[in-house]
Amino acid sequence: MNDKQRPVALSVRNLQKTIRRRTIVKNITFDVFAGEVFGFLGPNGAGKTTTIRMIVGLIKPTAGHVLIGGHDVQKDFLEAMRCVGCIVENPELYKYMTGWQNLEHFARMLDLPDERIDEVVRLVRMEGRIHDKVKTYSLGMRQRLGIAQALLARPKLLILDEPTNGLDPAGIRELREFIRHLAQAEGLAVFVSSHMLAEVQMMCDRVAILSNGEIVKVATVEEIVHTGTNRVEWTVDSRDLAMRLLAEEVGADRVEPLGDNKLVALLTPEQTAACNQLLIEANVKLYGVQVQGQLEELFLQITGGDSIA
Ligand SMILES: Nc1ncnc2c1ncn2[C@@H]1O[C@H](COP(=O)(O)OP(=O)(O)OP(=O)(O)O)[C@@H](O)[C@H]1O
Repeated sequence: MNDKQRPVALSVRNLQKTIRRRTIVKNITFDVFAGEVFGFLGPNGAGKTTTIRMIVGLIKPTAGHVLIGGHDVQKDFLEAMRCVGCIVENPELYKYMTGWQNLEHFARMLDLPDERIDEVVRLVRMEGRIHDKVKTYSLGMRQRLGIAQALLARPKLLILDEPTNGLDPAGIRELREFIRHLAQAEGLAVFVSSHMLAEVQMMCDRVAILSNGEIVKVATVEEIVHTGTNRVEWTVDSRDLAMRLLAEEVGADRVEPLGDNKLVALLTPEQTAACNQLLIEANVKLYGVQVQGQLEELFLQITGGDSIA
């Protein structure tokens, strides 16, 4: 299905926020479609939380519009909020109650039956622990219970602000798989903010990169990872020999030395394969090869890294 046929769960149009004469979010525009995980990537202070706060109506935009499920957050607040589940920072939970009792509390407020609680418990795969007290849960389980709570009212859009903060690697992996599953199985649009590129690459279908309140790129992760040139870095035993071989293959202007035993080049995937083969055939010992996609390259530039070395 192309983008024009997919329902738009969230539409952000020319959104702007100025606080005390400083423009924190500058004229940003993007759409998030049903069934996709959309990453909102930017270094600390880029304006991610401020944008999320405008999306869910916690603060008023200076200019622009947000539509959730087709409803304008400013003009049609209640209808818009009916379509969204959101977790900003840590989920609010009652620690001395069980997971189930927490969900029951919110289900009663929303006038939802127990069957819906069962459904969300299954969705977040917490059947085994749902009758234990929340204080016995790991941070990852608390996150999932928070998501279960956000899912109770069947939102079209789930917003998660830095959901993996504080989780250990196993918890991050679990959350990532589970978020992907939610988007695919439930057709939910998931909007995830993060300052970690690797996380966004693994979890998301598309990504918007925010820098100083501006969107510098919106693209599919696939597009960014698999097309164009990559930055390739080799660690070898004989740098000068490797330099000479690669310069002959792709041109001297594409290859640079990096320290005593490293070299770096900007190459297409095909060129990378050819260069690897060349080095192996010449018996150059390859201690390591690192390939960084354009997204990484761009993100490094935004966060202060150099473009090539
Ligand atoms: N109420 C406010 N008054 C003044 N400045 C603010 C206010 N809220 C945010 N800012 C500033 O706006 C910028 C963006 O903040 P924001 O919290 O949106 O960034 P972020 O991308 O979410 O970063 P982080 O990941 O660190 O939370 C920061 O420089 C912050 O200091």
